Amino acid sequence: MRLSIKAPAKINLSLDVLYKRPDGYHEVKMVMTTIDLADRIELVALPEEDAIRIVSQNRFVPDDCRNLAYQAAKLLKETFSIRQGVAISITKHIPVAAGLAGGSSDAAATLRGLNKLWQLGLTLDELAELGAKIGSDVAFCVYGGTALATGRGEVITPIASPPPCWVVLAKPPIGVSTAEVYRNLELERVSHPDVDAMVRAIERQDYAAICRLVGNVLEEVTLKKYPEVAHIKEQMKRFGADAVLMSGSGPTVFGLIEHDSRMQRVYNGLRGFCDQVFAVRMLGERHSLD
Ligand SMILES: C[C@@](CO)(OP(=O)(O)O)[C@H](O)COP(=O)(O)OP(=O)(O)OC[C@H]1O[C@@H](n2ccc(N)nc2=O)[C@H](O)[C@@H]1O
Ligand SMILES: Nc1ncnc2c1ncn2[C@@H]1O[C@H](COP(=O)(O)OP(=O)(O)O)[C@@H](O)[C@H]1O
Repeated sequence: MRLSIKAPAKINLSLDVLYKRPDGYHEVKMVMTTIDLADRIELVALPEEDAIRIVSQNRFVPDDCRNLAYQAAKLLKETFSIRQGVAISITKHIPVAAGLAGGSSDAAATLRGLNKLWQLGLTLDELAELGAKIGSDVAFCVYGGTALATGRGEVITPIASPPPCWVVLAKPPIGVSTAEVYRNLELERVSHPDVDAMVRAIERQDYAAICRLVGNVLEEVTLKKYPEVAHIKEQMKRFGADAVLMSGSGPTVFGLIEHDSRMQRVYNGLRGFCDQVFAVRMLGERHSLD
């Protein structure tokens, strides 16, 4: 049996860090939404072989136990004593180590897919709880859609989808370590975005307010280390994006744009100096991801 599952990227429209917790993680409060930039995960049952095989053509993606999709399969196998194997083929479209949760989304898609392939009958809530053991962003990726994420990112409250608009993404040719960005965050110095106001703006479909309220406390850390991220932000603003922000720990920058012609101008302008540029829609609500 064979299954193909879509694994979409996320962006953080608002990202606040409240404090460092005794367990070493940071307490966060953020608004996340899935976008139509996705990896494709193909699962093939290996009934005769008790192994997890990862196939990926991307040289930045590990093909062993370091792969988050591998860890998802292993977790399900061990938790439910599954005695058969699976081949997981990952076609990457989401840039790696980019602040877009590509690896987390691959893990979440693997959880959703294996739930079907192995007929486990788990709910999304149960899959999300398992996913949180793999990484903080995996729970959100299990559901997709738009949500307020709290705790270390694994406590998910669904909210309305933002009004439709374009999302133009540009990733400079650097990879960022999430752990390092959190480590270098100086909480007493940052200005905090108003996450509750962002949730309210989304609930009342107020595009202008959403654009005004975007904010990310991690931006300062990454911008300081990589001036090219600040440069992309400036250019995106200059070409006419309605709002511009770094996603997650970066380095990807996204712009929100309402009108098609403006989107084209921003996209073409960025392509002039940046290799990885995408223009996509938000996916909005929780939906059938497969
Ligand atoms: C910053 C965010 C925003 O959505 O996304 P990315 O930039 O990774 O996409 C997330 O908080 C990233 O979540 P995720 O990438 O799943 O992180 P994890 O694997 O759980 O943790 C990696 C490391 O980041 C730090 N970490 C992560 C989450 C958190 N709430 N506090 C932390 O301090 C810890 O040092 C941890 O060891
Ligand atoms: N399936 C996967 N896809 C991408 N990266 C993965 C995957 N599994 C493990 N990784 C590792 O996780 C790290 C972070 O990747 P990714 O999830 O793309 O970034 P981010 O956390 O910034 O959103 C990468 O450096 C990579 O080595």
